[in-house]
Amino acid sequence: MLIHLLRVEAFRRFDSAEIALRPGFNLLTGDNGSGKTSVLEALHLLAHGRSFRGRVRDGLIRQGEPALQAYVEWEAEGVARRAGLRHAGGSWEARLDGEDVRQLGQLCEALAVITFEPGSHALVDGSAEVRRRYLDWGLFHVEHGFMPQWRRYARALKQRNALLRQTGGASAQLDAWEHELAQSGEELTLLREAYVTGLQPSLTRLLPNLLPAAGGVELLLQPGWKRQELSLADALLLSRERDLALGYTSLGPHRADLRISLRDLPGREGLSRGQTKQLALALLLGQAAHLAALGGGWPALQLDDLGSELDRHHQRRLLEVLAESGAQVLITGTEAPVGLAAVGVDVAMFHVEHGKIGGA
Ligand SMILES: Nc1ncnc2c1ncn2[C@@H]1O[C@H](COP(=O)(O)OP(=O)(O)OP(=O)(O)O)[C@@H](O)[C@H]1O
Repeated sequence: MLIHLLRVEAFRRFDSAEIALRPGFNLLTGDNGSGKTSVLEALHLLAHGRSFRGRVRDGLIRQGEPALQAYVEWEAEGVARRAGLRHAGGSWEARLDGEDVRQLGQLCEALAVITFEPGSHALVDGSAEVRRRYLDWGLFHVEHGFMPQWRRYARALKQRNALLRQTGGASAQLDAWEHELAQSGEELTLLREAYVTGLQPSLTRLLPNLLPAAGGVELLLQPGWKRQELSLADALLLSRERDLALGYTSLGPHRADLRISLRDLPGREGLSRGQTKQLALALLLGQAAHLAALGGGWPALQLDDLGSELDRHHQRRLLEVLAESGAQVLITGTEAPVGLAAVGVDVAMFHVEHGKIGGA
Protein backbone atom coordinates (compact mmCIF):
# COMPACT_ATOMS: atom_id res chain seq x y z
CA MET A 1 0.00 0.00 0.00
CA LEU A 2 1.46 3.28 -1.10
CA ILE A 3 -0.04 6.67 -0.35
CA HIS A 4 0.70 9.14 -3.13
CA LEU A 5 -1.19 12.24 -2.13
CA LEU A 6 -2.99 13.65 0.87
CA ARG A 7 -4.95 16.89 0.69
CA VAL A 8 -6.78 18.68 3.47
CA GLU A 9 -9.07 21.66 3.57
CA ALA A 10 -10.24 23.55 6.65
CA PHE A 11 -8.56 20.89 8.77
CA ARG A 12 -7.23 22.12 12.16
CA ARG A 13 -4.93 25.02 11.31
CA PHE A 14 -4.72 24.19 7.60
CA ASP A 15 -6.75 26.30 5.23
CA SER A 16 -5.74 24.18 2.25
CA ALA A 17 -2.63 22.01 2.04
CA GLU A 18 -1.36 18.94 0.29
CA ILE A 19 1.55 16.57 0.54
CA ALA A 20 2.88 14.23 -2.16
CA LEU A 21 4.33 11.31 -0.25
CA ARG A 22 7.10 8.99 -1.44
CA PRO A 23 7.67 5.28 -0.92
CA GLY A 24 9.81 4.46 2.13
CA PHE A 25 10.52 7.13 4.73
CA ASN A 26 8.79 10.52 4.80
CA LEU A 27 9.86 12.93 7.50
CA LEU A 28 7.75 15.93 8.50
CA THR A 29 9.52 18.46 10.68
CA GLY A 30 8.35 21.79 12.07
CA ASP A 31 8.00 23.76 15.26
CA ASN A 32 5.55 22.90 18.00
CA GLY A 33 2.01 23.64 16.91
CA SER A 34 2.97 23.94 13.24
CA GLY A 35 0.53 21.18 12.21
CA LYS A 36 2.71 18.04 11.81
CA THR A 37 0.45 15.81 13.88
CA SER A 38 -2.59 17.17 12.05
CA VAL A 39 -1.24 15.72 8.80
CA LEU A 40 -1.08 12.24 10.34
CA GLU A 41 -4.45 12.84 11.94
CA ALA A 42 -6.04 13.56 8.55
CA LEU A 43 -4.77 10.31 7.06
CA HIS A 44 -5.80 8.42 10.19
CA LEU A 45 -9.27 9.96 9.96
CA LEU A 46 -9.69 8.77 6.38
CA ALA A 47 -8.51 5.28 7.27
CA HIS A 48 -10.24 4.79 10.63
CA GLY A 49 -13.22 7.16 10.47
CA ARG A 50 -12.03 8.72 13.70
CA SER A 51 -9.22 10.84 15.07
CA PHE A 52 -6.65 9.52 17.51
CA ARG A 53 -6.96 12.79 19.44
CA GLY A 54 -10.37 12.63 21.04
CA ARG A 55 -13.69 13.11 19.34
CA VAL A 56 -13.98 14.57 15.88
CA ARG A 57 -16.23 17.35 17.07
CA ASP A 58 -13.45 18.53 19.38
CA GLY A 59 -11.83 20.89 16.96
CA LEU A 60 -10.89 19.02 13.77
CA ILE A 61 -12.73 21.57 11.64
CA ARG A 62 -10.76 24.77 11.24
CA GLN A 63 -12.14 27.50 13.45
CA GLY A 64 -14.69 29.62 11.63
CA GLU A 65 -15.20 27.11 8.78
CA PRO A 66 -18.37 25.05 8.24
CA ALA A 67 -16.74 21.76 7.17
CA LEU A 68 -13.45 19.98 6.72
CA GLN A 69 -12.39 17.94 3.72
CA ALA A 70 -9.70 15.30 3.41
CA TYR A 71 -8.71 13.51 0.23
CA VAL A 72 -6.23 10.72 -0.41
CA GLU A 73 -4.83 8.93 -3.47
CA TRP A 74 -3.06 5.62 -3.01
CA GLU A 75 -2.11 2.41 -4.71
CA ALA A 76 -2.90 -1.05 -3.41
CA GLU A 77 -1.82 -4.22 -5.19
CA GLY A 78 -1.07 -2.18 -8.32
CA VAL A 79 -4.53 -0.54 -8.42
CA ALA A 80 -4.87 3.25 -8.16
CA ARG A 81 -7.50 4.26 -5.63
CA ARG A 82 -8.88 7.47 -4.16
CA ALA A 83 -11.11 8.47 -1.30
CA GLY A 84 -12.40 11.66 0.22
CA LEU A 85 -14.55 12.76 3.04
CA ARG A 86 -16.30 15.88 4.14
CA HIS A 87 -17.34 16.45 7.69
CA ALA A 88 -19.61 19.28 8.77
CA GLY A 89 -20.22 19.09 12.50
CA GLY A 90 -22.82 16.34 12.74
CA SER A 91 -22.74 14.91 9.22
CA TRP A 92 -20.35 12.94 7.04
CA GLU A 93 -20.11 12.46 3.30
CA ALA A 94 -17.56 10.07 1.92
CA ARG A 95 -16.54 8.85 -1.51
CA LEU A 96 -14.42 5.91 -2.55
CA ASP A 97 -13.10 5.59 -6.12
CA GLY A 98 -15.65 8.11 -7.36
CA GLU A 99 -18.68 6.46 -5.71
CA ASP A 100 -20.60 7.64 -2.65
CA VAL A 101 -20.16 5.34 0.34
CA ARG A 102 -22.90 4.71 2.85
CA GLN A 103 -20.67 3.52 5.68
CA LEU A 104 -17.32 4.98 6.69
CA GLY A 105 -16.33 1.36 7.33
CA GLN A 106 -15.93 0.92 3.56
CA LEU A 107 -13.14 3.50 3.59
CA CYS A 108 -11.56 1.83 6.61
CA GLU A 109 -11.54 -1.50 4.83
CA ALA A 110 -9.90 -0.08 1.71
CA LEU A 111 -7.24 2.12 3.27
CA ALA A 112 -4.80 0.56 5.73
CA VAL A 113 -2.98 3.02 7.98
CA ILE A 114 -1.49 2.32 11.41
CA THR A 115 -0.55 5.17 13.72
CA PHE A 116 1.76 5.18 16.73
CA GLU A 117 1.27 8.41 18.65
CA PRO A 118 1.70 9.68 22.22
CA GLY A 119 -1.69 8.20 23.23
CA SER A 120 -0.90 4.70 21.89
CA HIS A 121 0.12 3.45 25.35
CA ALA A 122 -3.65 3.04 25.95
CA LEU A 123 -3.45 -0.12 23.87
CA VAL A 124 -1.59 -1.65 26.81
CA ASP A 125 -2.77 0.30 29.85
CA GLY A 126 -6.12 1.68 28.67
CA SER A 127 -9.61 0.19 28.71
CA ALA A 128 -10.58 -3.08 27.00
CA GLU A 129 -12.40 -1.06 24.34
CA VAL A 130 -9.06 0.14 22.92
CA ARG A 131 -7.84 -3.45 22.53
CA ARG A 132 -11.16 -4.59 21.02
CA ARG A 133 -10.90 -1.80 18.48
CA TYR A 134 -7.33 -2.91 17.72
CA LEU A 135 -8.42 -6.53 17.14
CA ASP A 136 -11.41 -5.53 15.08
CA TRP A 137 -9.36 -3.19 12.89
CA GLY A 138 -7.05 -6.11 12.08
CA LEU A 139 -10.02 -8.34 11.33
CA PHE A 140 -11.63 -5.77 9.04
CA HIS A 141 -8.46 -5.98 6.96
CA VAL A 142 -7.73 -9.69 6.92
CA GLU A 143 -11.16 -11.29 7.17
CA HIS A 144 -13.84 -10.18 4.76
CA GLY A 145 -16.53 -12.08 6.60
CA PHE A 146 -15.91 -10.06 9.73
CA MET A 147 -17.71 -6.81 8.93
CA PRO A 148 -21.14 -8.39 8.19
CA GLN A 149 -20.87 -10.54 11.30
CA TRP A 150 -19.88 -7.54 13.40
CA ARG A 151 -22.84 -5.53 12.08
CA ARG A 152 -25.18 -8.42 12.74
CA TYR A 153 -23.95 -8.61 16.32
CA ALA A 154 -24.14 -4.83 16.87
CA ARG A 155 -27.73 -4.76 15.60
CA ALA A 156 -28.84 -7.68 17.79
CA LEU A 157 -27.15 -6.10 20.80
CA LYS A 158 -28.94 -2.82 20.23
CA GLN A 159 -32.29 -4.62 19.92
CA ARG A 160 -31.74 -6.72 23.04
CA ASN A 161 -30.72 -3.67 25.06
CA ALA A 162 -33.80 -1.78 23.90
CA LEU A 163 -36.05 -4.71 24.91
CA LEU A 164 -34.33 -5.01 28.29
CA ARG A 165 -35.30 -1.43 29.02
CA GLN A 166 -38.96 -1.97 28.13
CA THR A 167 -41.09 -2.82 31.13
CA GLY A 168 -41.83 -6.50 31.31
CA GLY A 169 -39.14 -7.28 28.71
CA ALA A 170 -41.28 -8.79 25.91
CA SER A 171 -39.92 -12.29 26.22
CA ALA A 172 -40.73 -13.79 22.79
CA GLN A 173 -38.90 -10.95 21.09
CA LEU A 174 -36.11 -11.20 23.62
CA ASP A 175 -35.74 -14.90 22.82
CA ALA A 176 -35.47 -14.14 19.11
CA TRP A 177 -32.88 -11.39 19.46
CA GLU A 178 -30.93 -13.39 22.01
CA HIS A 179 -30.71 -16.22 19.52
CA GLU A 180 -29.39 -13.84 16.87
CA LEU A 181 -26.97 -12.26 19.36
CA ALA A 182 -25.66 -15.64 20.48
CA GLN A 183 -25.16 -16.91 16.93
CA SER A 184 -23.37 -13.84 15.63
CA GLY A 185 -21.43 -13.49 18.90
CA GLU A 186 -20.07 -17.04 18.68
CA GLU A 187 -19.05 -16.44 15.04
CA LEU A 188 -17.41 -13.15 15.92
CA THR A 189 -15.49 -14.80 18.72
CA LEU A 190 -14.20 -17.60 16.49
CA LEU A 191 -12.91 -14.98 14.04
CA ARG A 192 -11.28 -12.96 16.81
CA GLU A 193 -9.68 -16.05 18.27
CA ALA A 194 -8.25 -17.13 14.91
CA TYR A 195 -6.94 -13.60 14.38
CA VAL A 196 -5.16 -13.55 17.73
CA THR A 197 -3.55 -16.93 16.96
CA GLY A 198 -2.43 -15.64 13.54
CA LEU A 199 -1.05 -12.43 15.00
CA GLN A 200 1.11 -14.16 17.58
CA PRO A 201 4.05 -15.20 15.31
CA SER A 202 4.43 -11.69 13.80
CA LEU A 203 4.51 -10.16 17.25
CA THR A 204 6.93 -12.77 18.56
CA ARG A 205 9.32 -12.03 15.68
CA LEU A 206 9.27 -8.28 16.32
CA LEU A 207 9.52 -8.27 20.08
CA PRO A 208 13.29 -8.92 20.42
CA ASN A 209 13.90 -5.71 18.45
CA LEU A 210 11.28 -3.53 20.10
CA LEU A 211 11.09 -4.77 23.69
CA PRO A 212 13.92 -7.30 24.20
CA ALA A 213 13.50 -7.26 27.99
CA ALA A 214 10.09 -8.95 27.58
CA GLY A 215 11.70 -12.28 26.68
CA GLY A 216 8.53 -13.44 24.94
CA VAL A 217 4.86 -12.59 24.63
CA GLU A 218 1.62 -14.49 24.68
CA LEU A 219 -1.72 -13.15 23.49
CA LEU A 220 -4.97 -14.53 24.75
CA LEU A 221 -8.48 -13.50 23.77
CA GLN A 222 -10.82 -13.06 26.69
CA PRO A 223 -14.12 -13.57 24.87
CA GLY A 224 -16.39 -11.53 27.16
CA TRP A 225 -18.17 -14.43 28.87
CA LYS A 226 -17.15 -17.74 30.52
CA ARG A 227 -16.82 -19.50 27.20
CA GLN A 228 -15.03 -22.55 28.61
CA GLU A 229 -18.04 -23.24 30.79
CA LEU A 230 -21.03 -22.33 28.68
CA SER A 231 -22.26 -21.25 25.27
CA LEU A 232 -23.13 -17.60 24.69
CA ALA A 233 -26.81 -18.56 24.34
CA ASP A 234 -26.77 -20.13 27.81
CA ALA A 235 -24.77 -17.29 29.31
CA LEU A 236 -27.28 -14.74 27.97
CA LEU A 237 -30.21 -16.72 29.29
CA LEU A 238 -28.62 -17.04 32.71
CA SER A 239 -27.85 -13.34 32.91
CA ARG A 240 -31.28 -12.23 31.68
CA GLU A 241 -32.64 -11.39 35.14
CA ARG A 242 -29.56 -9.36 35.97
CA ASP A 243 -29.55 -7.67 32.55
CA LEU A 244 -33.21 -6.74 32.94
CA ALA A 245 -32.35 -5.06 36.22
CA LEU A 246 -29.33 -3.33 34.69
CA GLY A 247 -31.08 -2.36 31.46
CA TYR A 248 -28.21 -3.55 29.26
CA THR A 249 -26.39 -6.72 28.18
CA SER A 250 -23.64 -7.27 30.69
CA LEU A 251 -21.69 -10.01 28.89
CA GLY A 252 -20.72 -11.07 25.39
CA PRO A 253 -18.14 -10.19 22.72
CA HIS A 254 -18.75 -6.45 23.25
CA ARG A 255 -17.03 -7.00 26.61
CA ALA A 256 -14.09 -8.99 25.18
CA ASP A 257 -10.49 -8.11 25.93
CA LEU A 258 -7.01 -9.12 24.79
CA ARG A 259 -4.68 -10.37 27.50
CA ILE A 260 -1.01 -9.68 26.83
CA SER A 261 1.43 -11.69 28.96
CA LEU A 262 5.18 -11.08 28.85
CA ARG A 263 7.55 -13.85 29.87
CA ASP A 264 10.19 -11.82 31.73
CA LEU A 265 8.29 -8.67 32.67
CA PRO A 266 5.39 -8.11 35.04
CA GLY A 267 1.87 -7.37 33.86
CA ARG A 268 0.88 -3.99 32.52
CA GLU A 269 0.85 -2.34 35.96
CA GLY A 270 4.51 -3.26 36.38
CA LEU A 271 5.79 -1.83 33.10
CA SER A 272 7.57 1.50 32.94
CA ARG A 273 6.01 4.21 30.76
CA GLY A 274 8.67 3.62 28.12
CA GLN A 275 8.14 -0.16 28.17
CA THR A 276 4.39 0.36 27.88
CA LYS A 277 4.97 2.44 24.75
CA GLN A 278 7.41 -0.09 23.31
CA LEU A 279 4.88 -2.86 23.84
CA ALA A 280 2.13 -0.79 22.22
CA LEU A 281 4.43 -0.14 19.27
CA ALA A 282 5.24 -3.86 19.00
CA LEU A 283 1.50 -4.67 18.96
CA LEU A 284 0.86 -2.13 16.22
CA LEU A 285 3.80 -3.18 14.06
CA GLY A 286 2.99 -6.85 14.72
CA GLN A 287 -0.44 -6.18 13.29
CA ALA A 288 1.08 -4.46 10.26
CA ALA A 289 3.55 -7.32 9.70
CA HIS A 290 0.75 -9.86 10.01
CA LEU A 291 -1.28 -8.06 7.36
CA ALA A 292 1.78 -7.96 5.09
CA ALA A 293 2.47 -11.67 5.70
CA LEU A 294 -1.06 -12.50 4.55
CA GLY A 295 -0.37 -10.79 1.24
CA GLY A 296 -2.23 -7.56 1.92
CA GLY A 297 0.98 -5.49 1.67
CA TRP A 298 2.31 -3.28 4.46
CA PRO A 299 -0.10 -0.65 5.72
CA ALA A 300 1.22 2.91 5.75
CA LEU A 301 2.85 3.45 9.15
CA GLN A 302 2.65 6.77 10.96
CA LEU A 303 4.95 7.58 13.89
CA ASP A 304 4.03 10.81 15.58
CA ASP A 305 6.70 12.68 17.49
CA LEU A 306 8.97 9.64 17.46
CA GLY A 307 11.97 11.48 18.94
CA SER A 308 10.19 12.15 22.21
CA GLU A 309 8.43 8.78 22.43
CA LEU A 310 11.39 6.37 22.41
CA ASP A 311 14.99 6.55 23.60
CA ARG A 312 17.79 6.72 21.00
CA HIS A 313 18.61 3.06 21.23
CA HIS A 314 15.01 1.93 20.60
CA GLN A 315 14.53 4.55 17.88
CA ARG A 316 17.51 3.14 16.06
CA ARG A 317 16.26 -0.46 16.29
CA LEU A 318 12.81 0.56 15.19
CA LEU A 319 14.12 2.48 12.18
CA GLU A 320 16.17 -0.53 11.13
CA VAL A 321 13.14 -2.81 11.36
CA LEU A 322 11.10 -0.35 9.31
CA ALA A 323 13.81 0.11 6.69
CA GLU A 324 14.03 -3.65 6.27
CA SER A 325 10.24 -3.99 5.93
CA GLY A 326 10.03 -1.68 2.92
CA ALA A 327 6.84 -0.16 4.37
CA GLN A 328 5.89 3.43 3.67
CA VAL A 329 6.53 5.38 6.85
CA LEU A 330 5.53 8.90 7.91
CA ILE A 331 7.50 10.31 10.83
CA THR A 332 6.96 13.66 12.55
CA GLY A 333 9.24 15.53 14.91
CA THR A 334 10.59 18.96 15.69
CA GLU A 335 13.78 17.54 14.19
CA ALA A 336 14.93 14.34 12.50
CA PRO A 337 15.04 11.32 14.83
CA VAL A 338 18.49 10.40 16.04
CA GLY A 339 19.84 7.53 14.01
CA LEU A 340 17.74 8.14 10.90
CA ALA A 341 20.82 9.12 8.88
CA ALA A 342 22.71 6.03 10.09
CA VAL A 343 19.99 3.67 8.83
CA GLY A 344 21.10 4.53 5.31
CA VAL A 345 17.73 4.92 3.57
CA ASP A 346 16.44 7.72 1.37
CA VAL A 347 14.19 10.05 3.30
CA ALA A 348 11.71 12.45 1.70
CA MET A 349 11.75 15.60 3.84
CA PHE A 350 8.87 18.01 4.38
CA HIS A 351 8.69 21.12 6.47
CA VAL A 352 5.45 22.23 8.09
CA GLU A 353 5.15 25.91 8.87
CA HIS A 354 2.33 28.46 9.18
CA GLY A 355 -0.27 25.98 7.94
CA LYS A 356 1.71 25.09 4.81
CA ILE A 357 3.59 21.91 3.95
CA GLY A 358 6.81 22.49 2.05
CA GLY A 359 8.53 19.70 0.12
CA ALA A 360 12.26 19.29 0.63
N1 LIG B 1 -9.93 23.76 14.79
C1 LIG B 1 -8.79 24.46 14.67
N2 LIG B 1 -8.77 25.62 13.97
C2 LIG B 1 -7.63 26.31 13.83
N3 LIG B 1 -6.44 25.94 14.34
C3 LIG B 1 -6.41 24.80 15.04
C4 LIG B 1 -7.57 23.99 15.25
N4 LIG B 1 -7.24 22.89 15.96
C5 LIG B 1 -5.92 23.02 16.20
N5 LIG B 1 -5.42 24.16 15.67
C6 LIG B 1 -4.03 24.60 15.68
O1 LIG B 1 -3.34 23.65 14.86
C7 LIG B 1 -2.12 23.35 15.46
C8 LIG B 1 -2.19 21.86 15.77
O2 LIG B 1 -1.03 21.45 15.45
P1 LIG B 1 -0.47 19.98 15.64
O3 LIG B 1 -0.87 19.42 16.92
O4 LIG B 1 -0.76 19.26 14.39
O5 LIG B 1 1.02 20.48 15.69
P2 LIG B 1 2.39 19.73 15.79
O6 LIG B 1 3.24 20.35 14.74
O7 LIG B 1 2.19 18.27 15.77
O8 LIG B 1 2.80 20.24 17.20
P3 LIG B 1 3.70 19.61 18.38
O9 LIG B 1 5.11 19.54 17.85
O10 LIG B 1 3.55 20.65 19.42
O11 LIG B 1 3.09 18.30 18.73
C9 LIG B 1 -1.96 24.18 16.68
O12 LIG B 1 -1.23 25.34 16.36
C10 LIG B 1 -3.38 24.51 17.05
O13 LIG B 1 -3.50 25.71 17.71
